Amino acid sequence: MITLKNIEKVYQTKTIETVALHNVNLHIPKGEFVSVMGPSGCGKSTLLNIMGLLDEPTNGIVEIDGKPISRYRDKELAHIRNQKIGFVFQSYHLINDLSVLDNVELPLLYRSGTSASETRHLALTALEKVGLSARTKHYPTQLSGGQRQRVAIARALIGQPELILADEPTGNLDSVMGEEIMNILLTLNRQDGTTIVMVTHDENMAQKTERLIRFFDGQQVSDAKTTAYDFQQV
Ligand SMILES: Nc1ncnc2c1ncn2[C@@H]1O[C@H](COP(=O)(O)OP(=O)(O)OP(=O)(O)O)[C@@H](O)[C@H]1O
Repeated sequence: MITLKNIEKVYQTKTIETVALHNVNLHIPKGEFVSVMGPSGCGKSTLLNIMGLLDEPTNGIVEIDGKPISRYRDKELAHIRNQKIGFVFQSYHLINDLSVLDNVELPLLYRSGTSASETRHLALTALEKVGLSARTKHYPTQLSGGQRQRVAIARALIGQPELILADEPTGNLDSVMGEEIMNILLTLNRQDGTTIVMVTHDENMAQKTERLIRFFDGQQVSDAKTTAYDFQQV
């Protein structure tokens, strides 16, 4: 699905140069659920931004489905970003003035060729998947943190992405709500085959995924299959 080869990311400001990622080599096959852990500032968000084609590496090659992104035309890259990748963030990034349904429909407004009725149908299906069919007319401020995160996941799902990039999706939630979100992600991975890369500070959540990559100072320090994944019931 996505491969990173010798990725280097250097942030250069007037006074300081920060090496955020150094010599990162990774292959994420289709259908895998991977978690990424490491201390604050070790480059996790930078890694997700590069995988999500939101940022470019200073050096190295990003391949999508075996083809370096430099060989895709800009239009194709925008297409991949919009249609193959869904993003979920720790702080939800919902628009408070829009209803739950309107928030979920938002990504499709930028996609031509989807009719209003189809968009509505896809949004309702996505909300059903995250168990929020009864909250379509609510506004984000009327929801709990876990419900807001479920809206954010539905918004990521409406584009039917092959890859979900989640940056600390349970970071703002208590353990019960965190478990709920984790179960939704596990179901998406196992039932729909969605590839998921999740940054987390929570060792318990990470152990529920299939593979755990640990970073330190911009470099991978370990990359291993977890043991629990195969035995869990979702
Ligand atoms: N736009 C930027 N300009 C300069 N330096 C940056 C920029 N973004 C990130 N950095 C630096 O790059 C390094 C990696 O940052 P990154 O946000 O990827 O870390 P992280 O592991 O996600 O941290 P956290 O867990 O605290 O979110 C840090 O030292 C950070 O200060």
